[in-house]
Amino acid sequence: MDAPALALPALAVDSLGLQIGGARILQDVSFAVGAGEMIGVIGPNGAGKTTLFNLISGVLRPTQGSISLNGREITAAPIHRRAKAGLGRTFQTSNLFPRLSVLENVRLAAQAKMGGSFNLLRFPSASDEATRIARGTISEVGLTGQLTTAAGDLSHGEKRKVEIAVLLATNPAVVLLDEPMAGVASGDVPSLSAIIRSMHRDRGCTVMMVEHHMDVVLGLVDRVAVMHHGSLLALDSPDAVMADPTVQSAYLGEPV
Ligand SMILES: Nc1ncnc2c1ncn2[C@@H]1O[C@H](COP(=O)(O)OP(=O)(O)OP(=O)(O)O)[C@@H](O)[C@H]1O
Repeated sequence: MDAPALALPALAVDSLGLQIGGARILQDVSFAVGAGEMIGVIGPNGAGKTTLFNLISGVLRPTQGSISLNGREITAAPIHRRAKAGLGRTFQTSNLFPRLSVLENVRLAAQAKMGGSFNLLRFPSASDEATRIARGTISEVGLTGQLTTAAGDLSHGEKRKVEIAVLLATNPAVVLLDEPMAGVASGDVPSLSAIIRSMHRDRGCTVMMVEHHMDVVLGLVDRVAVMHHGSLLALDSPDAVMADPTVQSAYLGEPV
C-alpha cells in the first residue's frame, strides 16, 4: 500500500531575510503553516512582524530565502499574482475609501477578484454577482445595517470589520491580518474575535495574525510565532510559548 501523501503546507518560508543597506531587518526566518491552521505572531515593536507580512504579501522583496504558497514558490511573484493564488491581507492602517459606502468598498474588492473593471460611477445593481458576494461578506461581519453608510463615518471597530469583509470578498485561502484589533474599542474586541474565529473555522482559511492583545491571540490561535530583533525566536503552542524562558525574558521582560 502506498504511504499517504504528506499535505503541503499552506504557507512556507525558508531562510527568509531582508537587508536594507547595512541593516538586517529580518534574518533567516523559516517556518511552515499547515492548511487551516491559525498562527499568532507576537513580538516587541520593531521585531519585524510587519516586515514579515510585507515579504509574504509581496510589498517587499526578500534579499535572501524563499516563500511558497501551497507548494508553489511565490518569492518573486507580484502582489496581484499572490492574491490570485489565494493570499489576502489586511493592513495596520485602514485602506478603505472613506467616501464610498460599505457596500461600494466591499463590492470593489469582489469585482477586482472577478476580473471586472473598477467602474466607480456605475451604481451597483442589486442583482449582479459582485454585489451578491459583497452583501454576503458584509452580513458575515454583522454590518448589513450599515450597507449605505460611508466608510469614513464608521467607528474604528466597524472599519476593521469592513476591512475583513473586503478581504473575504476576494475568497482568500491564506490570510495575513496585521493588528486587526489596533485602535478598536474594547467593546468591539469580542465581536471581531468571533469574526476571525469564524473565518478560520467556518471558511477554513489559514490565518496568520499579528496582534498585541495577548489574551486575544492566546485564545484564538493554534500556535504562536515569537519574533525578536528580526528573527523567529519560537513557534509553538500558546502554553509552550508562554512557558518558554527565552520568550519570557525577550518579549515579556519577566517570568509570568
Ligand atoms: N524600509 C525600511 N528601511 C529601514 N528600516 C526599516 C524598513 N522597514 C522596517 N524597518 C525597520 O525594521 C524593523 C522592523 O520593523 P517592523 O515594522 O517589521 O516591526 P514590527 O514588529 O511590525 O513592529 P510594530 O509592532 O511596531 O508594528 C524596525 O526597526 C523598522 O524601523
